[in-house]
Amino acid sequence: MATHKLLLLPGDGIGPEVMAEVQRVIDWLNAQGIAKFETEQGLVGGSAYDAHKVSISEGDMAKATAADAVIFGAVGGPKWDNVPYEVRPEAGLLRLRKDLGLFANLRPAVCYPALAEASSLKRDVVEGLDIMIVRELTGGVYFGEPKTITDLGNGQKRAVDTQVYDTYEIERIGRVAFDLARKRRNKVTSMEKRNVMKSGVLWNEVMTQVHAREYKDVTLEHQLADSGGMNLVKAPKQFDVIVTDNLFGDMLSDIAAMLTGSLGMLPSASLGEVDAKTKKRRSLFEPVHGSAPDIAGRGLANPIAMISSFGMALRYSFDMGELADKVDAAIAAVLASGLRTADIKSEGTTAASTSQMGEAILKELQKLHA
Ligand SMILES: NC(=O)C1=CN([C@@H]2O[C@H](COP(=O)(O)OP(=O)(O)OC[C@H]3O[C@@H](n4cnc5c(N)ncnc54)[C@H](O)[C@@H]3O)[C@@H](O)[C@H]2O)C=CC1
Ligand SMILES: CC(C)CC(=O)C(=O)O
Ligand SMILES: [Mg+2]
Repeated sequence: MATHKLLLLPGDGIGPEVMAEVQRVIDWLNAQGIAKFETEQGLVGGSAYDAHKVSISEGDMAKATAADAVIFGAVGGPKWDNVPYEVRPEAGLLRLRKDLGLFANLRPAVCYPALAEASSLKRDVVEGLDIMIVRELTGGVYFGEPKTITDLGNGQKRAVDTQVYDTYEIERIGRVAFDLARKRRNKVTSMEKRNVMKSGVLWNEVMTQVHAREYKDVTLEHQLADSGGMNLVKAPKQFDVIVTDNLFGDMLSDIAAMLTGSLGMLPSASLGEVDAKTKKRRSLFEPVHGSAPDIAGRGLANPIAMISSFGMALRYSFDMGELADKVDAAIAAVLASGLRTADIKSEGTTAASTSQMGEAILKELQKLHA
């Protein structure tokens, strides 16, 4: 059996709490001989800053580069509000994405049947929802230069962020979206703001060309990202795959999280190019949520987004689709049994802790595997 090297980066806030529940699953898979994961731990974000005054050390970057996959918790928090911008916790995550070339961020938003009542939207709007947001992750305004704050000398400052996209970046994320759509319901909605942004004009043009050249069998539609956001809340089941840029993808996926009940439900996979020789690609798996400082350290965090992100690692990095299906089924079964963490519970019911939820999911997984 192949050994897979994982680098675990729990990070800050609830990151270590939810990572402990993935560790539980990994330990069981190893103990049963179902898989062979060799794990290393590293520091990222505020915890790396406290130890080394950087948001990720060169040593941990080297471990991330050498790993078959990185499993990432969350970074950030008020403790580091005043550290220099270059070494703020979030910079560690941005560096991992950029240096590992993780341009494709897959953020599935699935409304589990038992949670149709947990969404802030009406049951019939979200019941059966299964959409995939494909977010471009290494370009756009998060990385474009210049990125500055200049003192204008007249009591005013000027802040500049730059949105940059080249054709090849739009083509490759487009292909990821179209390929995924072919395995789903065969529809891609591309979202940009071509009405006000040059990058939106190019995004629209390139998506249209890639579609016409290579994916005529897939339905492509274009929506402006602002009214697209409205449609995501109004009638989300019209979407199959949504492909969009780094910033819009960040925002639209947090919105989509609430269709599923909570930000604590949404996993993600960040993937690089497939290497022509090895057929492997770099990858990082993380929940969509952040470090949730408002609930950190109290055992309140929902570990489902994190466990489900590990499920995506099984599917996208280790060719263990059947096992990933079982992880999803275990989560569905636990939710169907009525167990809820605080973020998804209904009034008058008692909330389970992070570890109670993690234990219950592992128990279901064990049953499904027996
Ligand atoms: N990938 C990452 O590491 C990310 C880091 N951040 C950072 O996290 C910090 C906090 O940011 P926020 O805007 O508050 O976003 P957040 O995602 O941390 O929290 C937003 C809200 O969702 C709740 N929430 C999030 N995850 C949850 C979970 N697993 N279970 C239950 N409730 C959950 C929180 O309690 C909070 O009320 C900031 O420093 C931010 O930069 C934000 C997003 C992503
Ligand atoms: C760098 C991250 C903190 C940005 C973010 O919110 C995300 O990727 O979801
Ligand atoms: Mg975000």
